[in-house]
Amino acid sequence: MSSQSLHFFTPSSTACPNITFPKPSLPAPNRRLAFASSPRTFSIRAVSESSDPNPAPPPVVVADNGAGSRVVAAADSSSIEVDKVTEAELKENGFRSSRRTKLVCTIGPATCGSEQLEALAVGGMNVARINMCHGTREWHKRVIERVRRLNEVKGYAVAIMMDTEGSEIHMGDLGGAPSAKAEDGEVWTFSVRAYDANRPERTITVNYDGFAEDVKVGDELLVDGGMVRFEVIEKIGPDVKCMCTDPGLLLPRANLTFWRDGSLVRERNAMLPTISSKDWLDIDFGIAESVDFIAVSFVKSAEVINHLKSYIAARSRDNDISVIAKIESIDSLKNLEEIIQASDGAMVARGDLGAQIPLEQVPAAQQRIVQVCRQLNKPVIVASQLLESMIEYPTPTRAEVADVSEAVRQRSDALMLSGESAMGQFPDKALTVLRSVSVRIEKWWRDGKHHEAMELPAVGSSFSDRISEEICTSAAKMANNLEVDALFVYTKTGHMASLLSRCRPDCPIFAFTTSTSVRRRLNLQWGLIPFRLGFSDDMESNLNRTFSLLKARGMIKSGDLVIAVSDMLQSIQVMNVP
Ligand SMILES: Nc1ncnc2c1ncn2[C@@H]1O[C@H](COP(=O)(O)OP(=O)(O)OP(=O)(O)O)[C@@H](O)[C@H]1O
Ligand SMILES: CC(=O)C(=O)O
Ligand SMILES: [K+]
Ligand SMILES: [Mg+2]
Repeated sequence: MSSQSLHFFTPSSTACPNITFPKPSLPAPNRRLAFASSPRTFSIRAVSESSDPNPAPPPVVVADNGAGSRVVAAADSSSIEVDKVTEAELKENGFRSSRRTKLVCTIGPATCGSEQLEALAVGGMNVARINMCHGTREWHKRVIERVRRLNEVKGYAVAIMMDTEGSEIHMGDLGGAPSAKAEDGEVWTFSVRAYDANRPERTITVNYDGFAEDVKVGDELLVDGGMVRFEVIEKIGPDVKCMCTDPGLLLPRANLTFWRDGSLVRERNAMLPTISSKDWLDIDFGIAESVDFIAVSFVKSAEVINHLKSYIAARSRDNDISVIAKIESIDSLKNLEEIIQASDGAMVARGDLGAQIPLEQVPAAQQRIVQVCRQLNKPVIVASQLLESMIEYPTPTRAEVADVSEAVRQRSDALMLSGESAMGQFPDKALTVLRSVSVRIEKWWRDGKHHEAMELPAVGSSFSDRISEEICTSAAKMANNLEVDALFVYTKTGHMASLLSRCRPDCPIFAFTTSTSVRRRLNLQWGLIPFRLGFSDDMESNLNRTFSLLKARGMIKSGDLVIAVSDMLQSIQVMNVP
């Protein structure tokens, strides 16, 4: 690919025989611009690649845009099946109003049933997250099976994310109790002993064997970053007596940090492995179940990510599990760039992050993480307490809506529900809030022409990758300037789709890929509507077939203006749907 040059050409065949001008609402200057170079299509392509001598079989289209939308279509367009939600959404709202920000839901007791999972899928869940801190592998296996069955039978493309427990210090369960109240002045015992049934009153188990050794009398013990506070008053063998200084509710497996002279004590903590022996077994489980993403808790360095990625490469059949680094510790902030560079994406895990750095620093950390991910072209999820009050109440607080808006305004790829969907009383309502706030803020952004001046540095190392990047940057800019209806990208690995997504263009991106797992993983990325489609290197026939398949379902119509790019031919084409 080293001798590629860019040039313009006009396709010889009639890719778009019935060109109509773009929507009448477009201003005249744009109309002229769109067709100044060619009466029909305007193409830019790199020339060194040959066409596929063996054209692919007729395409099969399967789509999911996340709002419960789906298409299952075969080459024979009369047999195309389209979900009513997609059909209705595209017909009623048009491309512009489709949601760009992706939604991740943590699955727990409130949402693990098939009907509840389907309600989330219809409500826009793009990724289901299972948290290995809680529940048994059998429990998680059943959830995965249910999601997969929904995908298969009903045509959704919900991806699965497995989140490791990690080995930070946390409390054990509360002997089956859902919570326990700690009152001011009460003395509680934190112990590394294992209890069976006869646990004394006001006794909490701790998962870290070195706990009693590491803490000192006078240390402050924070539960979940300060939801409850204790002071260490006495150490007796494996038991640590602590007095409650700030009362509150203790929840099972809550995170514990201890502070000395105003600083977090983490020397010993830092010795704990990021991936514990239990985590490795969970990872084996995730690989066996072919989850789409593994999110690694308490990442400290790029090394552990590289280690996990080579482990997955050696074990996983198709090597197609993406590794997401959870940024939730001081070390992960220190090594942020290298960690994100090594990962396939990142999560701003504000729950634990807020227990490790002062709360007032969390918003700036979030902004930095989102920005670094965007620059390095990695998807980023903003997580934890987005709608915390909705665990109990059917409407969010104004402050929560402002927080969700800010994450959307920062143009993060995805938002995540934790307790709201895992064990809250209103999981569907919480998802609806995320969906409607996302759509509203995205519209405000487009209407206000807020195209940001963010510098997007080159990320590709090879010349061919650099060409793909330039093509995507140009195509996204053209799409905004020409106010096209949609970008189409034909991509085998998903890379070119992610490059387009990184530009955050005004129109939705229809991403066509041949692989089901690539399609599911594209679900996490901003603005992508992933389709599975068998296609060839012959872009004109790909386009014609795609047009007729999508038109048959009313997902596009004659006259829609489309820009298409492809990673096989490294081309840009601008055309009206015939
Ligand atoms: N599989 C599950 N079984 C039971 N309860 C669950 C499950 N998953 C989540 N929960 C409940 O939902 C709450 C929020 O979930 P979340 O995934 O945010 O966990 P977390 O304990 O805060 O840990 P993390 O820092 O890993 O996110 C949990 O504290 C737990 O009470
Ligand atoms: C999601 C997560 O792990 C956290 O916020 O801590
Ligand atoms: K976790
Ligand atoms: Mg966490």
